Amino acid sequence: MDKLDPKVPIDVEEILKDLDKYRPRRRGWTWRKKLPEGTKVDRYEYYQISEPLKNSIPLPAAHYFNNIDPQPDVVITSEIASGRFEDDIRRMRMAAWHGADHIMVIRTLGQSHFDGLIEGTPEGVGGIPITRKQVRATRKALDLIEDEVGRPINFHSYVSGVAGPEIAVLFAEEGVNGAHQDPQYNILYRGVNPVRSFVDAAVAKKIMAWANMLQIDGAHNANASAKLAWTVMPELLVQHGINCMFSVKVGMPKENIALSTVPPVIAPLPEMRIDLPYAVALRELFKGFKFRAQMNTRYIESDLFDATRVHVLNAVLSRLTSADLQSTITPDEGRNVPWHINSIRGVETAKHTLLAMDGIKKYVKIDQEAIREKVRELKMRAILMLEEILEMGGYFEALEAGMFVDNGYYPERLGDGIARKKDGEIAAGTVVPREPDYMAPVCEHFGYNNLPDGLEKPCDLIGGCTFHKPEKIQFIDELDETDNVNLRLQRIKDMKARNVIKPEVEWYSDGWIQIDMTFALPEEYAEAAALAVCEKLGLEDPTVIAKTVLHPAEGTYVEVKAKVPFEIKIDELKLPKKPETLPEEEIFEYVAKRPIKVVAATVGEDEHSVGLREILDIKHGGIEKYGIKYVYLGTSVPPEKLIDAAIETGADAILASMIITHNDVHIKNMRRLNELAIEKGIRDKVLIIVGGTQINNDMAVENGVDAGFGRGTKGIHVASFIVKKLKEKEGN
Ligand SMILES: Cc1ncc(COP(=O)(O)O)c(/C=N/CCC[C@H](N)C(=O)O)c1O
Repeated sequence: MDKLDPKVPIDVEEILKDLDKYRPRRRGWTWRKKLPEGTKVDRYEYYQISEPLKNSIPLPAAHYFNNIDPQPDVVITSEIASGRFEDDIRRMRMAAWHGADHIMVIRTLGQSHFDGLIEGTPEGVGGIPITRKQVRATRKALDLIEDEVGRPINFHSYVSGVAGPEIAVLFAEEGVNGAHQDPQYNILYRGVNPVRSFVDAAVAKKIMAWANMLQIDGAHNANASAKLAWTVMPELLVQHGINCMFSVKVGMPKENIALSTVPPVIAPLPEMRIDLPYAVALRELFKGFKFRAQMNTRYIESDLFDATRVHVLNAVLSRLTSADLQSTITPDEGRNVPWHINSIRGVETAKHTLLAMDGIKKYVKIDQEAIREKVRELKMRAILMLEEILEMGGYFEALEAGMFVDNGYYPERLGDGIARKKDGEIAAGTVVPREPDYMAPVCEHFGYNNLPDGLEKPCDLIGGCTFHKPEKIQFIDELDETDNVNLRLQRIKDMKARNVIKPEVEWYSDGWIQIDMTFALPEEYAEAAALAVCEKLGLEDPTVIAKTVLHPAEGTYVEVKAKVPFEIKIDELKLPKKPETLPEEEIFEYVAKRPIKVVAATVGEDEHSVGLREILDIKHGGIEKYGIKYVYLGTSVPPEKLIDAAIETGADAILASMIITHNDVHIKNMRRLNELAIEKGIRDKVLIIVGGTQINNDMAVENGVDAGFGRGTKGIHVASFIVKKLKEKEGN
């Protein structure tokens, strides 16, 4: 398979073929190609966009604007963590079509504690076990996906843990484009020995620099680990400083060093007034580095709407300051189950907000005077903290004293920091001092290396290393017959052979659905009632995943996930009939010979007229375009008036728009129109056509009218129907 067909699901088995021969098409990070300020898309000016995609799915409202899908200048990340790379690949394709060009794959739980590489394609928990085969298959799939959308996609994962350097080599060999690398993460959150962590980081960073990989640091973890995230603001600046300077000293270019910046707080605190000075201070201190903005995950709840608001505000903050990457932690991070839909919602939120704020700095400026004091205070606290670390004897000593992730707002100290022993923790004592005459015939090796003179590169001594002779890479296929992608794909093949499907949230046909219910009950009863509804529906494993108290006594909204115990037979599905359309020429000719007149209105107490106007007016391709004349009676027109107008004008058809469906008022209006037409003796002379976002043809015909048109209907659909019916009446 050399290219994807947008109408065909990606074939993972094809991806897995000849994986041992696959070579990455490039090495290193790719930024978006920015377009000049003032670039027009359709008739609209943009100041912060990049080149458009070949294939994509625009934002929901794009259809009002000729379906434009401008791409922000900022890289947008989709973070994926299902544990099955074969399903991750499908989600990567979905995310790419919505505008993600940075795919960040979380690793299986605690892969940092694996002291070596793992092979094959075992299933992971909360992420995939990063193995050569899974990395290679994913990069190969991303080659196809980037060709399909027409923009390079960066593949990203994590270089950390006791096998950090080995992972870095694997990533460099396999064309991984970006990775998190921060020794402080190893030490503080994975309990790896501090000396080992920094030595490993030096080795890994040198390799990443050679591979031109983008590095993201781990400062966000302090934000996520502190009791009150705002108290670690000074420390975050210090942590960024330590990792940035260490990376520069190892040889990493500044443009490849991205600071992982997360806003410290969230409403109900006055979020932006606290987050903005921090964001400004960070960007002033680290000018020349890159910024990866990530929404706050410390306070993320299972409420998807709250998480989305947090995400929007984070992207607003990015636009008010600057960001080179906008991460889209999925709104369901608070549920720790990133589902397809929520990964995509995250990408849409980032794209929507970045576009909505395009060029905002032309009108909105940060009042540097007003913010100056707060920015200065944050910098001072960080500098004082760094000075105290030096006074304590340096980083390792400060670490032992528990200086980091202390919940006191520095210089305040609560003494509850994460302390790590310089000579203790995991892998303590495993750093072997290099002999003075040390020589290793490997390239991109950190530290001194007594190589003989005149070598073009170290690996010439051994006829090439895997960086320069990729054919030397040992590709191991599968090691575990009971836990691999082939077994998982077999289940999918069986279902496809039987042409059956189940709903899914993260894995192919995993059976999970989400249903939302509201009860006029207090929350504990509402939860129990929601589970009882699932039981009665015969659903399996019902679990409440979120709830919102609407009022302690009046009501509670509950979201439940549950599994369906049955499969759907695809062959038995009744597809809604697509409205047939006649060739435009046929409509023009017929109307020219046989003039057609209609009366149109939004009936009942309905004020929505936009949809009906699109069906009528020539400029939206409405029926007027074909020469059909219409009398528009306006909105909230009683059915009686519509029937009378049809009689007065001798109309051939009545077009009644019905958007409001509350209490089935649309059904009542359909029946009323039919009854009135019969009472007035015109039912056989006039077509009654209804339309609206909740209307479908079956429902309309059942309720006595001739046709019903739903969402997405165009003038040609209605014009075709009228001409077809009139021709039938005239017997031809
Ligand atoms: C600096 C660093 N190194 C390694 C790992 C992963 O390490 P293990 O494979 O879990 O042992 C992490 C993880 N960060 C949390 C998720 C990503 C977050 N949502 C983000 O987008 O930044 C890390 O921050």
